[in-house]
Amino acid sequence: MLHRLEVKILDLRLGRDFPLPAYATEGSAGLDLRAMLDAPLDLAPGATELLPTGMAVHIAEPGVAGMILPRSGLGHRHGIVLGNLVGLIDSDYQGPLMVSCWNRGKTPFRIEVGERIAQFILVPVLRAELDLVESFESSRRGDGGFGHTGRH
Ligand SMILES: O=c1ccn([C@H]2C[C@H](O)[C@@H](COP(=O)(O)OP(=O)(O)OP(=O)(O)O)O2)c(=O)[nH]1
Ligand SMILES: [Mg+2]
Repeated sequence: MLHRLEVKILDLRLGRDFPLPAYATEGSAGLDLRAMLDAPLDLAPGATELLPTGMAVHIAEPGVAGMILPRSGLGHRHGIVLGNLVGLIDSDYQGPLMVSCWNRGKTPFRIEVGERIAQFILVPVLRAELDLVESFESSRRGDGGFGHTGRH
């Protein structure tokens, strides 16, 4: 399903020297985000840097959120994931879209200018209206959690 998304280009190289975020295939869920750096960045093992994507988005619809997720190849092969594990983009956020990039690996990793570093997805959101109650109608699970049902 397509959803209109307002995008503001903040870095003029985006769309000129580097392709705009686009879906790689017709079935892709994520738009790849580029690291719009001034120069290549060597990310030391354990280091985290906040990288600009060169753009801002305004989702506008409270029933929709954006999420920034790692790219699986970078995460699995190179240990390049997100400093916040997952980025949540509020529908009313209008600032620059940033990627917190964490090298959780054991070797330095060079991020090239314009490299596709993470991906952005849109997800539906249900916002809660808190309904304060004294007790819950009991369920089969009750308050059992954190491994309560066993491992196998
Ligand atoms: O990876 C991310 C995560 C967040 N954001 C932006 C969009 C989001 O709407 C805003 C706030 O994020 P969040 O609510 O996760 O952070 P917070 O620490 O709670 O900040 P705030 O007090 O501004 O809500 O920062 C990004 O650009 N990239
Ligand atoms: Mg917040």
